[in-house]
Amino acid sequence: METSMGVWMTWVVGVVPMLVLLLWCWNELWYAVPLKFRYSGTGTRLPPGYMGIPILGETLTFLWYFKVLRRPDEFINSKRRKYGDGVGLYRTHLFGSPSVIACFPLISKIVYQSDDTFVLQWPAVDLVGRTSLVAVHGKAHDRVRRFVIKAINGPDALRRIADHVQPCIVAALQSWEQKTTVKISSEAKKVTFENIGKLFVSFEPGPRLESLEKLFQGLTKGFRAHPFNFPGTAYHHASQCRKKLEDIFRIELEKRKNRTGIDQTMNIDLMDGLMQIEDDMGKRLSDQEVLDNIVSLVVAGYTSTAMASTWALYFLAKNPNVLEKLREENMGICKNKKENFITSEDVSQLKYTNKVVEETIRMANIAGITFRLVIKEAEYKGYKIPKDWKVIVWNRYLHTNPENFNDPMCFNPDRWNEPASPGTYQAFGGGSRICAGNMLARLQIALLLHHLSIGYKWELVNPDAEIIYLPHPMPLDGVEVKFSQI
Ligand code: HEM
Repeated sequence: METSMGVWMTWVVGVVPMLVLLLWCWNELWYAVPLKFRYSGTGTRLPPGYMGIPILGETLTFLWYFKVLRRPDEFINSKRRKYGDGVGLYRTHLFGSPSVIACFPLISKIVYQSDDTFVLQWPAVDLVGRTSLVAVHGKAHDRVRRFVIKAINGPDALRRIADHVQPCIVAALQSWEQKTTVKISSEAKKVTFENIGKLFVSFEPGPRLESLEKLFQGLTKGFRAHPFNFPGTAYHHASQCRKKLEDIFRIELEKRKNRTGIDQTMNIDLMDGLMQIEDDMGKRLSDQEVLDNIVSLVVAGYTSTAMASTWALYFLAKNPNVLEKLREENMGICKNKKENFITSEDVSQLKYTNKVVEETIRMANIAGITFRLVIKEAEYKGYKIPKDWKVIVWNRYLHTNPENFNDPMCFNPDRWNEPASPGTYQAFGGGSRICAGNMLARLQIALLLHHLSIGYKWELVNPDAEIIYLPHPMPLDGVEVKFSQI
């Protein structure tokens, strides 16, 4: 009896705590300790932090702040309290990799601008397409990017796009008015997708576009899933969606290749543009490159723009004084116009509207974190960033840190009277990978704000709806509003 009590006590007092301690320190022992030895005597060290338990790393802490407490910025604040401010770098283990978090402006800027050290690596690259802009590097990236920018983000493209998207926006707002309540997150997705369909492949609203939208929704879910490719998994479903999307776009592409005697300067959409691009040697993109890039541009531009539009309505409902100023400016521009639609040049005159757009994008934090793979060991102010680790640029914290933006949780478009300090505003990333559709996104939101403010009023059905932060920040009810004409 006494012996078995003794064994129990040994387990309870000795073995179990030892095992817990070992688990608690496992990643520190596995990843950090060997590097600490290597760096000792070099005057450099690993960034401060904690790398968590085996496999999960700090995932549970991350979920605690983002999902349970719903105070995401406390994740970084707690690190600052525990390990000090340092230079804005913390070691961790998140999303399956040993990583360094970069959450201060200067280091974030350096990460974005050092392509030779910190490389963009998309998860599930087969879903997005191995030859798409987001997946290629070096010269191949420069080549595709130059065209994509010209096709969707340059002044001529924006002029054309402004004409193309407004009928859809106006029709959508008229349809919202017919409903008792409108769930903006769903409706904004619908109108964004209709515009994408038109701009990218000249597909008109209807059953074909609706099935395309469903396929894209299935595909997007695959990016967040584990890459287990067997029936029943989200990744498998996403791969199936990808195949079907490719088939639809390939049929369209073949149809266009067989087109003869058509003036191809008329109504050029993104697919036409990508088919015609020639590099310095006069070489065109392959069919696969065209298809991959169409898919990846829809992936990059669809939910991001829809979410930003949804947040715009939310913030304006919460800030009637801002809506009033917005309305005044937009009514002003209508006085001198005979037509219903405005041009991209008009939009650039709408100074206050553009500030509302920027403030929406800052506060929405749609791309809250971005990732880079470290391909060369780096050093910053005495801290090492080890090779083969990831760097997580914590854009969200840049935007919500009161050291970067005064009273950061207050929706205040007037803060944009002055530009943000360097490195503090990274909503579109930075360096050579800065968002290729950033002007397109801004234009689409500004045009939506224009037509909303001149014709409609809306109020939140659930003004105190909780905000969820995963997979993206969004009020829990998807921003349900009562919507009517003014
Ligand atoms: C408010 C809306 C948007 C936000 C917040 C946003 C944000 C971002 C961010 C942060 C990146 C950089 C990712 C990284 O560095 O890892 C990025 C890249 C990209 N975005 Fe956007 N984006 C938006 C809309 C769009 C739209 C409308 C398009 C095009 C239709 C687009 C196309 C792209 C592409 C192609 C890239 C990759 C660029 C490259 O690798 O060279 N985005 N976006």
